[in-house]
Amino acid sequence: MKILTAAQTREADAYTIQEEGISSAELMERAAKAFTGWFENKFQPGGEVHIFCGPGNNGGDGLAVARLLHERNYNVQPYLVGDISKASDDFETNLERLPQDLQTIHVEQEAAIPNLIGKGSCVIDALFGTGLNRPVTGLYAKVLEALNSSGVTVTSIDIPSGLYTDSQTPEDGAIVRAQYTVSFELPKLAFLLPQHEPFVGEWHVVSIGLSQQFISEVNTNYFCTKQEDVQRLLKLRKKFSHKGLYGHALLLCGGYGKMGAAVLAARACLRSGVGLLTVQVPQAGYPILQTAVPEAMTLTDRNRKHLSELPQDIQKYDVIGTGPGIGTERVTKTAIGQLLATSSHPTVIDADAINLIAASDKLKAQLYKKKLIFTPHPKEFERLVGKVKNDYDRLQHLREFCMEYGCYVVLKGSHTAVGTPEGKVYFNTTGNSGMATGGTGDVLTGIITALVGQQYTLEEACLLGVYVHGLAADLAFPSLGDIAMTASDVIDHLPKAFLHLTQLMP
Ligand SMILES: NC(=O)C1=CN([C@@H]2O[C@H](COP(=O)(O)OP(=O)(O)OC[C@H]3O[C@@H](n4cnc5c(N)ncnc54)[C@H](O)[C@@H]3O)[C@@H](O)[C@H]2O)[C@@H](O)CC1
Ligand SMILES: Nc1ncnc2c1ncn2[C@@H]1O[C@H](COP(=O)(O)OP(=O)(O)O)[C@@H](O)[C@H]1O
Ligand SMILES: [K+]
Repeated sequence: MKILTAAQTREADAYTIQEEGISSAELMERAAKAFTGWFENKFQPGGEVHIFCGPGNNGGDGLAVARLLHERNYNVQPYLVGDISKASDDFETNLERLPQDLQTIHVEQEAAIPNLIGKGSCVIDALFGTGLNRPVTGLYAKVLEALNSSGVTVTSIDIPSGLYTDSQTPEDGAIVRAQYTVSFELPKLAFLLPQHEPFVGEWHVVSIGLSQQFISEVNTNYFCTKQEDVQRLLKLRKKFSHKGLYGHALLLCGGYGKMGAAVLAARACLRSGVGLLTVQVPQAGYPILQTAVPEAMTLTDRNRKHLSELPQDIQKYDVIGTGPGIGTERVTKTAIGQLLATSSHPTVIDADAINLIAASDKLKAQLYKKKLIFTPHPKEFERLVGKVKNDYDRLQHLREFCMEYGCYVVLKGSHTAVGTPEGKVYFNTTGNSGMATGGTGDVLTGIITALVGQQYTLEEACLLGVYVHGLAADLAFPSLGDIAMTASDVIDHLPKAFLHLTQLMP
């Protein structure tokens, strides 16, 4: 699924209006109906619904929603905020369409801002949408601040007012803190960035029938991975297939005190369909691996505690995964250096392997034109690329790093972002806060390694791997919740996640 900029969204609106031969007011009506449908499912009629409308089409949506909710017996109070003498045409149209018994209140100065504290009412925020073109200050900012400090539940139409759709909001701009955001047709880039969690709250997308042709043709660097996207990628097994067809993976993982990381990566790799798995661990890990993961073959390093060498017959493997639990000893750095210098295998590089590379220009110089997938969390990513200023800056660094080295980067987080050598970014849409616990990243390394072994392209392996990893956690959530969830629980739910995807295939 594509993510459009504010400008592209305007073009999509205009294209749809022209293509379908409808008026912009009709498109607004669709948007208002879609929003109202969501709202009715969420909130029962009863309490007061205060709707704050700005002078543009977002405000027009608010007025149309006021009429529709009023018709459905909600106790609605619309406010017209600021100077509406230059309001948009569709705002005017919807103002005229309000029924006689629905009186608006005009908020033209600070004193007229209603006090909603302790009223238990709920608010619909329709002040500004994608047409915001400067930071929100003055009276509008006062309204947003009043809403933020009132404790009422705020639902934003399309985007929280004050928040820029696809670039950093200036610091002097006020932004509403919505509990819910109901957006039209496609999610906005801003929703996917952790820094905006306090403003966007729980976001939903409702369809308003924007032109699919426009959307399919428009150019963008940003995408959201949805179930249908990964289902297209999934390869089903053949009846006469055998383990030789599903790849032989090598995991170079684990170290003294961190052998669990190797166990987690290995188990996840096996649960993701790899044909054969060999794990090389330091000597101290041998009994642990052999006991905990009997399906995996185990090689031992000459070093007792740390990864220090590569297996002699490294050519026979189809894919290598390394990093989890390996530590940053000198001997390990040498081994990672050898790996980069000598191997042409597709390789998944996580955790301390990333840290070792980040700290060495010599290792970094070896990264060009290899088949590499990096899986950093934001701290590890900063070690690679330097300190970032904000989430947009992080995305820019992500794209530049991938383009410079021709590699994939799986930047982990609530909406994990997969960067590609072409400078595209795919945001994941599965996963939950139960995954915020040690070892879940090791699980992801195992999953992606297994998928590369099964001949998925690096891009497919990243997208499918990240999706299925989060899906497993989502399937674990109903019985386990997020507080008690562990990395092993995510592995235990991988079978259900793969089944879920294959059973729902067309
Ligand atoms: N164009 C269409 O056909 C549709 C638009 N829709 C709605 O329209 C919204 C976009 O509408 P608009 O493009 O009219 O834009 P907005 O309603 O977001 O706001 C634009 C208006 O606000 C003013 N403005 C912008 N930033 C300001 C600031 N910081 N302080 C004070 N005033 C400011 C502008 O001068 C303009 O008058 C979408 O978010 C969506 O809610 C939907 O109804 C779907 C269809
Ligand atoms: N709040 C969250 N919502 C969704 N996914 C999350 C959340 N927190 C963490 N994750 C996922 O969990 C994994 C954590 O990886 P990482 O930080 O490397 O952990 P570790 O190194 O302990 O294995 C990543 O895949 C990340 O996307
Ligand atoms: K809004």
